[in-house]
Amino acid sequence: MGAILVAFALAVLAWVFVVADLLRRHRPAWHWYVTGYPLTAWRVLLTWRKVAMLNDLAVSRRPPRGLVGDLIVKGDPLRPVAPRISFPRATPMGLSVAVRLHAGQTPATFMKAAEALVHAWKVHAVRVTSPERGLVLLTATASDPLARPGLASAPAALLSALIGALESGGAWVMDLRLVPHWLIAGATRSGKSTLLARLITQLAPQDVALVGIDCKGGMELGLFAGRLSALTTCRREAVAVLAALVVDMQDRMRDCRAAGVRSIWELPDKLRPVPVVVIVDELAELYLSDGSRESKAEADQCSTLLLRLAQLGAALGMHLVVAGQRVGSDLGPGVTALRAQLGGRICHRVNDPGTAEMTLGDLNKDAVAVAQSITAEEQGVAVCTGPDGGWSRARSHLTTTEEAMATARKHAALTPLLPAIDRALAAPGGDAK
Ligand SMILES: Nc1ncnc2c1ncn2[C@@H]1O[C@H](COP(=O)(O)OP(=O)(O)OP(=O)(O)O)[C@@H](O)[C@H]1O
Repeated sequence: MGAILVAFALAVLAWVFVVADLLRRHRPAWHWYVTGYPLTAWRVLLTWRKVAMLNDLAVSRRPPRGLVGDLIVKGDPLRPVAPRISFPRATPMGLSVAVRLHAGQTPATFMKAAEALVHAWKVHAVRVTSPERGLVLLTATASDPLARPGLASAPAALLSALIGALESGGAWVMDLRLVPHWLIAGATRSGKSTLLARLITQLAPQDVALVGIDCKGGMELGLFAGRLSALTTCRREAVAVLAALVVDMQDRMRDCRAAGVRSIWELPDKLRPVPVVVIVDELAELYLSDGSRESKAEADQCSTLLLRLAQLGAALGMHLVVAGQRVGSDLGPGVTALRAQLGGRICHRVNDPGTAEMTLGDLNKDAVAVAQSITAEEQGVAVCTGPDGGWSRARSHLTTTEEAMATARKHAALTPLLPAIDRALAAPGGDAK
């Protein structure tokens, strides 16, 4: 009888292990709910007081007795009291805990303690937010959701591109109608070109003109030339194309004025000009000068034209997506002015803290710290801003060059003609594409 019971217990145990393994591989969220969450929730509750005390999250209350004025006469120890926490709530791959702050406490203390919480709770990351005054929300993720992200889905819309997945598991979407201009920063091999390839792949089937400015000899954007309405490979050409786009923008402005509307989107369908997305690969190439007067004048022209497009283009269907390894004020005051107009920001791993600061610092200091912690192994991972002013870690969908080239070729027939650019490039000195 005893042997049968042991055999039965072993069989049940083996069955539990097999089911747990299947869940872990095929339904990681269910696996988390069944095994990881109860254990981590227990750990949170068990360690909270100690972690709070060690990380200055607890405040000392005066003992009720034994005080004369502010003097403790009996030597009773001051009692550190940890802030009250809610019962940990399970999320698909983590948990969240609400903390009621003591008077005088701020979320900053909790942000400093986030690393200690990661170790105490044995989780991948802990983010600290403050959804309302006096309350802090600690959101723990069990494992890095961006290590092997799935591609979430998002409704297709004009000028909207599904780029990849957010840390929350949601879709990472660049919607140029909501956020018209974007700045993308990242060191070499961090994933900028892959992201641009993904953007082009997503915009290629849409009724949108794509203009490429790739002053590194067109090596990156040249791969998609079939679907580009213009491609410039040096700064002289870039000036010609940008100037033509500014002229086109002024024509659009005039049409809107004549029709009594404030944006091309209010024009009747048959009068609405095609939206233009200008993609710049390596911003520094447009701003750097070799010191000669001619080069300086060219850089100044580029700077002025880009700024003008960014300032006025949104309502007129002119969009900028600007990528660069380095975005610093050392490139000149024009870059800082342009940055202020590029509302959407994406920061991959960067080499210098200045670039992360320049890309995200004016929006959110915590986002800068998270961007600086992206490692060389996390290619394609970035901190991106959302249309609501928030930010998130995210990973672009790995789009191979072959895939992007094939999509660009497939939709080459959709490439709109831009007469203003063609005229500018037909003039002496202009020979793009
Ligand atoms: N989203 C991603 N997921 C997985 N791997 C990626 C992702 N993005 C990029 N990579 C990998 O990183 C490599 C470098 O990416 P990419 O060429 O886009 O970097 P880059 O920042 O444009 O570099 P450079 O400035 O040198 O052109 C790619 O070949 C690819 O293998």
